[in-house]
Amino acid sequence: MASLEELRGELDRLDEQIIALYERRMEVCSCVADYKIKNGRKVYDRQREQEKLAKAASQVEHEENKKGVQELFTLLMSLSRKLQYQKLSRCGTTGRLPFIEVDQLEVKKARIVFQGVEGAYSEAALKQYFGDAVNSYHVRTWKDAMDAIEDGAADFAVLPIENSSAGAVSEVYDLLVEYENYIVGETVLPVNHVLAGLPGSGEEEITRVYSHPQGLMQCEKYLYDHPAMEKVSVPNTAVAACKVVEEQDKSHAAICSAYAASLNGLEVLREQINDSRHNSTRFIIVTNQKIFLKNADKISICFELPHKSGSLYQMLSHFIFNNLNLTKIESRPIEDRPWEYRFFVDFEGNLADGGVKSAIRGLREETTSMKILGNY
Ligand SMILES: C=C(O[C@@H]1C=C(C(=O)O)C=C[C@H]1O)C(=O)O
Repeated sequence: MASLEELRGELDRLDEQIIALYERRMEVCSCVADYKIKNGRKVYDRQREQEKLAKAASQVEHEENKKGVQELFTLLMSLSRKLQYQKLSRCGTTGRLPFIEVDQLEVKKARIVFQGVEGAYSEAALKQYFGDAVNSYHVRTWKDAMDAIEDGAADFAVLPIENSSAGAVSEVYDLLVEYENYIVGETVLPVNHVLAGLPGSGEEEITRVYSHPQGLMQCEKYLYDHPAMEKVSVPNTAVAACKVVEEQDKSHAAICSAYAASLNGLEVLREQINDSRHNSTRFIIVTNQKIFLKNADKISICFELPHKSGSLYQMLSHFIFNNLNLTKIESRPIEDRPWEYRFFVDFEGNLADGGVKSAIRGLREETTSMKILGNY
């Protein structure tokens, strides 16, 4: 029997050949890329790859190596495509990327819309991002805010996208897909909820609390400890405060900000009732222009995938190959296609970066659909 050293020596010689062949294969792929650039052809040829995999499997002598060879060729072809995307994006063949780089956002005369009423957290986020002196107004729903942007009634909208304890605001994710509006900024707002009631009422007499579903979720522990309080959802935390005032019932209270409570003349019955002391919400700034700031360093995209094994892994490999750091991944069901999902990915980078361009090029070709939601 050969010694371990001899066997390893044999492996080293084989690997040298594999490396030399790999390099030759990639050189040929690079020539294929030149051909495709010249002739306006797509990089990804699904049919050719399927034929190759079938052929490779048929050429395998030992049955037990079939799966391994197919995996190896899947990887080889995926690396070949990535090399070609890099080449294509270096040549400026970036595909559809009509985002325009700007030095700063035109906010001086801008009209900014938020959902809810005065005192809403969205208004606080708006002021945190744009300052106090801007021209703002409010609408009833997030969809109304998206409509206002799309129609040009407003220049920017401020929408909540994610809470540190309750997670994604799924409706806003879906609206980003539905509308041709784009994210140009974000701001994180610390969120401290209070229990607010009519002057003279007390925490122990409250039997109904109004809030936004997110507010109710973020105070779940407190509400669990107070089972007498019936939870009632309303469109906004500040709307909840208005409702308590309207109803003039001392057994009703709102979960809202201390600011919304004072704006409506309500009394704070209990401070900071959110489960997490670090409760905060990330808001996005949306506009209808395809623009991105020169120094933007985060990109949000969404895509749909072929419904087959390994496709998410294949898509994520574009980020690894181009050294792009993923900061968030979220999935949402696709309407009318039960158990199929759309993925939302945030990653670090700027649309002008080479690695970003080639990853986007690859994703665009290999996903069933892809949309850039913004660079900010
Ligand atoms: C090299 C090509 O580009 C891609 C990569 C392939 C490969 O590495 O074999 C095959 C098909 C294409 O998806 C080609 O079109 O031949």
